[in-house]
Amino acid sequence: MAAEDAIPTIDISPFVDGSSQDDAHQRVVTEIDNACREVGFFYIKGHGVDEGLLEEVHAGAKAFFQLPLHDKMRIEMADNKYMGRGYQAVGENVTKGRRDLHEALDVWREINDVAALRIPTQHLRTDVVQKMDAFVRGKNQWPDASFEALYTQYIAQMLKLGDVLVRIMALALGLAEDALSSLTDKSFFCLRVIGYPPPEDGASCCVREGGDSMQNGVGCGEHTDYGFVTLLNQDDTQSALQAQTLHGEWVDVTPRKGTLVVNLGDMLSVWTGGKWRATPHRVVNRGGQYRTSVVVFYEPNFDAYITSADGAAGGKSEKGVVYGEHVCQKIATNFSFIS
Ligand SMILES: O=C(O)CCC(=O)C(=O)O
Ligand SMILES: [Fe+2]
Repeated sequence: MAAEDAIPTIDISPFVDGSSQDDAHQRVVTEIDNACREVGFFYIKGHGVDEGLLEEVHAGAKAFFQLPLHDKMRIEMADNKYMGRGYQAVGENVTKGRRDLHEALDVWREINDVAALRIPTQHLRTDVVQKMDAFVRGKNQWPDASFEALYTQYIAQMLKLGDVLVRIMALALGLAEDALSSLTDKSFFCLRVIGYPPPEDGASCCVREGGDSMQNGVGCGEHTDYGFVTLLNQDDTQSALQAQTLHGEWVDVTPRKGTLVVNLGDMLSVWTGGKWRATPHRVVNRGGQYRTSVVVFYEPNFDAYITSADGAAGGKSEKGVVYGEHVCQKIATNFSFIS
Protein backbone atom coordinates (compact mmCIF):
# COMPACT_ATOMS: atom_id res chain seq x y z
CA MET A 1 0.00 0.00 0.00
CA ALA A 2 1.31 3.47 -0.81
CA ALA A 3 2.02 5.86 2.01
CA GLU A 4 -0.51 8.33 0.63
CA ASP A 5 -3.28 5.89 1.48
CA ALA A 6 -1.99 4.75 4.84
CA ILE A 7 -0.37 7.77 6.45
CA PRO A 8 -2.24 11.07 6.59
CA THR A 9 -0.81 14.58 6.35
CA ILE A 10 -2.24 16.88 9.01
CA ASP A 11 -2.08 20.67 8.89
CA ILE A 12 -1.61 21.76 12.51
CA SER A 13 -1.36 25.50 11.73
CA PRO A 14 -4.52 26.40 13.71
CA PHE A 15 -2.61 25.46 16.87
CA VAL A 16 0.63 27.07 15.75
CA ASP A 17 -0.57 30.50 14.63
CA GLY A 18 -3.11 30.73 17.42
CA SER A 19 -5.50 32.83 15.36
CA SER A 20 -7.99 30.28 14.10
CA GLN A 21 -11.55 29.44 14.94
CA ASP A 22 -12.85 26.58 17.08
CA ASP A 23 -13.92 24.47 14.11
CA ALA A 24 -10.39 24.58 12.69
CA HIS A 25 -9.03 23.40 16.04
CA GLN A 26 -11.58 20.63 16.18
CA ARG A 27 -10.63 19.41 12.72
CA VAL A 28 -6.99 19.04 13.79
CA VAL A 29 -7.94 17.30 17.04
CA THR A 30 -10.12 14.79 15.19
CA GLU A 31 -7.50 14.10 12.53
CA ILE A 32 -4.80 13.53 15.16
CA ASP A 33 -7.07 11.22 17.16
CA ASN A 34 -7.81 9.11 14.08
CA ALA A 35 -4.16 8.93 13.06
CA CYS A 36 -3.01 7.98 16.58
CA ARG A 37 -5.61 5.27 16.86
CA GLU A 38 -5.24 3.76 13.44
CA VAL A 39 -1.70 4.05 12.21
CA GLY A 40 0.36 5.81 14.89
CA PHE A 41 2.25 7.67 12.12
CA PHE A 42 1.39 10.93 10.40
CA TYR A 43 3.02 13.83 8.58
CA ILE A 44 2.57 17.36 9.87
CA LYS A 45 2.60 20.56 7.88
CA GLY A 46 1.83 24.09 9.06
CA HIS A 47 4.23 23.37 11.94
CA GLY A 48 5.91 26.77 11.77
CA VAL A 49 9.48 25.45 11.55
CA ASP A 50 11.50 27.20 8.87
CA GLU A 51 12.12 24.93 5.86
CA GLY A 52 15.66 26.27 5.61
CA LEU A 53 16.40 25.00 9.12
CA LEU A 54 14.91 21.58 8.28
CA GLU A 55 17.41 21.36 5.40
CA GLU A 56 20.36 22.92 7.21
CA VAL A 57 20.43 20.16 9.81
CA HIS A 58 20.77 17.61 7.01
CA ALA A 59 23.67 19.52 5.50
CA GLY A 60 25.30 19.58 8.97
CA ALA A 61 24.69 15.85 9.38
CA LYS A 62 26.17 14.96 5.99
CA ALA A 63 29.23 17.13 6.62
CA PHE A 64 29.81 15.50 10.01
CA PHE A 65 29.40 11.92 8.79
CA GLN A 66 31.78 12.58 5.88
CA LEU A 67 34.62 13.30 8.31
CA PRO A 68 37.31 10.64 8.65
CA LEU A 69 36.38 8.04 11.22
CA HIS A 70 39.15 9.06 13.62
CA ASP A 71 37.74 12.60 13.79
CA LYS A 72 34.27 11.31 14.59
CA MET A 73 35.72 8.93 17.16
CA ARG A 74 37.02 11.90 19.17
CA ILE A 75 33.51 12.17 20.54
CA GLU A 76 32.64 8.48 20.64
CA MET A 77 30.02 7.39 23.11
CA ALA A 78 31.72 4.04 23.73
CA ASP A 79 33.59 5.66 26.57
CA ASN A 80 31.96 4.99 29.90
CA LYS A 81 32.08 8.61 30.95
CA TYR A 82 29.93 9.48 27.95
CA MET A 83 27.70 6.43 27.98
CA GLY A 84 24.91 6.92 25.46
CA ARG A 85 25.98 10.41 24.39
CA GLY A 86 28.12 11.24 21.38
CA TYR A 87 29.13 9.41 18.22
CA GLN A 88 28.32 5.81 17.50
CA ALA A 89 30.03 4.13 14.54
CA VAL A 90 28.31 1.96 11.93
CA GLY A 91 27.29 -1.36 13.47
CA GLU A 92 27.52 -0.24 17.09
CA ASN A 93 23.79 0.22 17.41
CA VAL A 94 22.01 -3.02 18.09
CA THR A 95 18.29 -3.63 17.64
CA LYS A 96 16.94 -6.90 19.01
CA GLY A 97 20.44 -8.36 19.06
CA ARG A 98 21.33 -7.36 15.49
CA ARG A 99 23.78 -4.70 14.40
CA ASP A 100 22.23 -1.86 12.43
CA LEU A 101 23.68 -0.36 9.28
CA HIS A 102 23.85 3.20 10.53
CA GLU A 103 26.04 5.68 12.38
CA ALA A 104 24.66 8.33 14.70
CA LEU A 105 25.31 11.23 17.00
CA ASP A 106 23.16 11.25 20.13
CA VAL A 107 22.42 14.18 22.40
CA TRP A 108 20.17 13.99 25.45
CA ARG A 109 18.83 16.52 27.87
CA GLU A 110 21.52 17.18 30.45
CA ILE A 111 20.20 16.74 33.95
CA ASN A 112 22.16 19.28 35.88
CA ASP A 113 20.76 18.42 39.28
CA VAL A 114 20.37 14.65 39.47
CA ALA A 115 19.69 14.87 43.22
CA ALA A 116 16.60 16.92 42.47
CA LEU A 117 15.02 14.13 40.40
CA ARG A 118 11.95 12.79 42.12
CA ILE A 119 12.09 9.22 40.88
CA PRO A 120 9.09 7.41 42.34
CA THR A 121 11.20 4.48 43.55
CA GLN A 122 8.16 2.54 44.76
CA HIS A 123 7.42 1.96 41.08
CA LEU A 124 10.93 0.90 40.02
CA ARG A 125 11.16 -2.75 39.11
CA THR A 126 14.93 -3.04 38.71
CA ASP A 127 18.13 -1.21 39.64
CA VAL A 128 18.82 -0.37 36.02
CA VAL A 129 18.73 3.39 36.64
CA GLN A 130 21.67 3.06 39.08
CA LYS A 131 23.60 0.96 36.56
CA MET A 132 23.13 3.71 34.00
CA ASP A 133 24.35 6.42 36.35
CA ALA A 134 26.97 7.66 33.86
CA PHE A 135 24.25 8.07 31.24
CA VAL A 136 21.87 9.88 33.57
CA ARG A 137 24.59 12.28 34.77
CA GLY A 138 26.28 12.52 31.38
CA LYS A 139 27.24 15.62 29.45
CA ASN A 140 26.85 15.84 25.70
CA GLN A 141 29.69 15.70 23.23
CA TRP A 142 29.49 18.00 20.21
CA PRO A 143 31.70 17.99 17.12
CA ASP A 144 32.23 21.76 17.39
CA ALA A 145 30.63 25.00 18.56
CA SER A 146 28.83 25.86 15.31
CA PHE A 147 27.32 22.37 15.11
CA GLU A 148 26.17 22.74 18.71
CA ALA A 149 24.63 26.17 18.00
CA LEU A 150 22.69 24.92 14.96
CA TYR A 151 21.30 21.81 16.62
CA THR A 152 20.55 23.58 19.90
CA GLN A 153 18.36 25.96 17.91
CA TYR A 154 16.77 22.98 16.17
CA ILE A 155 16.08 21.16 19.46
CA ALA A 156 14.40 24.30 20.86
CA GLN A 157 12.05 24.39 17.84
CA MET A 158 11.25 20.70 18.17
CA LEU A 159 10.52 21.00 21.90
CA LYS A 160 8.06 23.80 21.16
CA LEU A 161 6.43 21.64 18.53
CA GLY A 162 6.37 18.63 20.86
CA ASP A 163 4.50 20.72 23.39
CA VAL A 164 1.96 21.80 20.76
CA LEU A 165 1.43 18.16 19.78
CA VAL A 166 0.89 16.85 23.31
CA ARG A 167 -1.64 19.64 23.86
CA ILE A 168 -3.57 18.58 20.77
CA MET A 169 -3.28 14.97 21.90
CA ALA A 170 -4.67 15.72 25.36
CA LEU A 171 -7.67 17.41 23.71
CA ALA A 172 -8.07 14.43 21.39
CA LEU A 173 -8.38 12.22 24.46
CA GLY A 174 -11.08 14.49 25.91
CA LEU A 175 -8.76 15.86 28.61
CA ALA A 176 -7.65 19.36 29.54
CA GLU A 177 -5.18 20.79 27.04
CA ASP A 178 -2.36 20.75 29.60
CA ALA A 179 -3.02 17.20 30.87
CA LEU A 180 0.37 15.99 29.65
CA SER A 181 2.33 19.12 30.48
CA SER A 182 3.47 18.19 33.99
CA LEU A 183 4.89 14.96 32.52
CA THR A 184 6.85 16.75 29.79
CA ASP A 185 7.90 20.12 31.23
CA LYS A 186 11.47 18.82 31.60
CA SER A 187 11.29 16.42 28.68
CA PHE A 188 14.20 13.96 28.70
CA PHE A 189 14.48 14.60 24.98
CA CYS A 190 16.94 12.94 22.68
CA LEU A 191 18.34 14.30 19.42
CA ARG A 192 19.59 11.54 17.08
CA VAL A 193 21.39 12.62 13.96
CA ILE A 194 21.59 9.46 11.86
CA GLY A 195 23.49 8.47 8.74
CA TYR A 196 22.61 5.37 6.71
CA PRO A 197 25.19 4.19 4.18
CA PRO A 198 23.59 2.44 1.23
CA PRO A 199 24.03 -1.32 1.56
CA GLU A 200 26.83 -2.72 -0.55
CA ASP A 201 24.55 -4.65 -2.84
CA GLY A 202 22.51 -1.48 -3.42
CA ALA A 203 19.00 -1.80 -4.70
CA SER A 204 18.87 -5.55 -4.37
CA CYS A 205 19.04 -5.47 -0.56
CA CYS A 206 16.12 -6.85 1.36
CA VAL A 207 15.18 -7.90 4.85
CA ARG A 208 16.05 -11.56 5.04
CA GLU A 209 15.43 -13.89 7.90
CA GLY A 210 18.44 -14.81 9.98
CA GLY A 211 22.00 -13.60 9.64
CA ASP A 212 23.38 -10.26 10.56
CA SER A 213 21.47 -7.06 9.90
CA MET A 214 24.53 -5.31 8.51
CA GLN A 215 24.85 -7.93 5.80
CA ASN A 216 21.13 -7.79 5.24
CA GLY A 217 21.27 -4.05 4.69
CA VAL A 218 18.92 -3.21 7.54
CA GLY A 219 19.57 0.41 8.51
CA CYS A 220 17.57 0.10 11.70
CA GLY A 221 15.77 -3.05 12.76
CA GLU A 222 12.08 -3.19 13.62
CA HIS A 223 11.33 -1.41 16.90
CA THR A 224 8.95 0.92 18.66
CA ASP A 225 10.15 4.24 20.06
CA TYR A 226 10.39 4.61 23.81
CA GLY A 227 8.65 7.78 24.81
CA PHE A 228 5.81 10.04 23.75
CA VAL A 229 6.24 11.70 20.36
CA THR A 230 8.96 11.26 17.75
CA LEU A 231 9.60 14.19 15.39
CA LEU A 232 11.40 12.88 12.34
CA ASN A 233 12.99 14.98 9.63
CA GLN A 234 13.97 12.82 6.64
CA ASP A 235 16.19 13.80 3.72
CA ASP A 236 14.92 13.14 0.20
CA THR A 237 16.08 9.50 -0.02
CA GLN A 238 13.17 7.44 -1.31
CA SER A 239 12.31 4.00 0.00
CA ALA A 240 13.91 3.82 3.42
CA LEU A 241 11.63 4.26 6.46
CA GLN A 242 8.75 1.79 6.75
CA ALA A 243 5.90 1.60 9.26
CA GLN A 244 3.75 -1.38 10.09
CA THR A 245 -0.01 -0.93 9.77
CA LEU A 246 -2.55 -2.43 12.15
CA HIS A 247 -2.96 -5.21 9.59
CA GLY A 248 0.74 -6.08 9.73
CA GLU A 249 1.62 -4.63 6.31
CA TRP A 250 4.82 -2.61 5.89
CA VAL A 251 4.25 0.74 4.16
CA ASP A 252 6.87 3.21 2.97
CA VAL A 253 6.95 6.51 4.84
CA THR A 254 7.99 8.44 1.74
CA PRO A 255 9.64 11.84 2.39
CA ARG A 256 7.30 14.78 1.78
CA LYS A 257 9.11 18.08 1.45
CA GLY A 258 8.50 20.59 4.21
CA THR A 259 6.73 18.10 6.45
CA LEU A 260 7.87 16.29 9.56
CA VAL A 261 6.93 12.71 10.29
CA VAL A 262 5.40 12.10 13.71
CA ASN A 263 5.07 8.73 15.37
CA LEU A 264 4.10 7.61 18.84
CA GLY A 265 6.24 5.84 21.40
CA ASP A 266 5.65 3.25 24.11
CA MET A 267 4.77 5.77 26.81
CA LEU A 268 1.82 7.22 24.92
CA SER A 269 0.50 3.74 24.42
CA VAL A 270 0.78 3.10 28.18
CA TRP A 271 -0.71 6.50 29.02
CA THR A 272 -3.72 5.85 26.76
CA GLY A 273 -4.23 2.32 28.06
CA GLY A 274 -3.29 0.95 24.64
CA LYS A 275 -5.91 3.03 22.84
CA TRP A 276 -3.17 4.66 20.74
CA ARG A 277 -0.42 2.79 18.97
CA ALA A 278 3.32 2.77 19.43
CA THR A 279 3.84 1.67 15.85
CA PRO A 280 6.64 -0.70 14.86
CA HIS A 281 8.89 0.73 12.18
CA ARG A 282 12.26 0.04 10.56
CA VAL A 283 14.66 1.52 8.06
CA VAL A 284 15.86 -0.37 5.01
CA ASN A 285 17.79 2.05 2.84
CA ARG A 286 16.90 1.04 -0.70
CA GLY A 287 17.43 4.54 -2.07
CA GLY A 288 20.94 3.92 -3.38
CA GLN A 289 22.38 6.98 -1.64
CA TYR A 290 23.74 7.94 1.77
CA ARG A 291 20.63 8.88 3.77
CA THR A 292 20.41 11.18 6.76
CA SER A 293 17.57 11.64 9.19
CA VAL A 294 17.41 14.03 12.11
CA VAL A 295 15.16 12.88 14.88
CA VAL A 296 14.04 14.54 18.08
CA PHE A 297 12.28 12.32 20.58
CA TYR A 298 9.92 14.41 22.70
CA GLU A 299 9.84 12.30 25.82
CA PRO A 300 8.37 12.37 29.30
CA ASN A 301 10.48 13.82 32.11
CA PHE A 302 13.09 11.35 33.36
CA ASP A 303 11.28 10.95 36.69
CA ALA A 304 7.74 10.87 35.26
CA TYR A 305 5.59 7.95 36.31
CA ILE A 306 3.50 6.99 33.31
CA THR A 307 0.28 5.15 33.90
CA SER A 308 -3.10 5.16 32.18
CA ALA A 309 -4.48 8.66 32.66
CA ASP A 310 -7.97 9.00 34.06
CA GLY A 311 -10.30 9.34 31.17
CA ALA A 312 -7.63 8.49 28.60
CA ALA A 313 -7.61 4.74 29.02
CA GLY A 314 -9.83 3.13 26.49
CA GLY A 315 -8.60 -0.36 25.88
CA LYS A 316 -6.72 -2.71 28.15
CA SER A 317 -5.00 -1.09 31.10
CA GLU A 318 -1.27 -1.56 31.29
CA LYS A 319 1.05 -1.36 34.29
CA GLY A 320 2.64 2.00 34.90
CA VAL A 321 6.34 2.64 34.37
CA VAL A 322 8.90 5.24 35.40
CA TYR A 323 10.13 6.71 32.13
CA GLY A 324 13.77 6.92 33.24
CA GLU A 325 13.76 3.22 34.00
CA HIS A 326 12.15 2.36 30.68
CA VAL A 327 14.64 4.40 28.67
CA CYS A 328 17.64 3.08 30.62
CA GLN A 329 16.53 -0.49 30.03
CA LYS A 330 16.16 0.16 26.31
CA ILE A 331 19.47 1.99 25.98
CA ALA A 332 21.29 -0.80 27.78
CA THR A 333 20.28 -3.24 25.04
CA ASN A 334 20.95 -0.86 22.13
CA PHE A 335 24.66 -0.42 22.33
CA SER A 336 27.13 -3.14 21.53
CA PHE A 337 29.63 -1.61 23.98
CA ILE A 338 27.38 -1.69 27.06
CA SER A 339 27.39 -5.14 28.58
O1 LIG B 1 15.82 7.27 10.37
C1 LIG B 1 14.62 7.04 10.43
O2 LIG B 1 13.85 7.34 9.51
C2 LIG B 1 14.02 6.38 11.64
C3 LIG B 1 14.91 6.29 12.81
C4 LIG B 1 14.27 5.62 13.98
O3 LIG B 1 13.30 4.93 13.85
C5 LIG B 1 14.81 5.83 15.33
O4 LIG B 1 15.90 6.41 15.46
O5 LIG B 1 14.12 5.46 16.29
FE1 LIG C 1 12.31 4.74 15.77
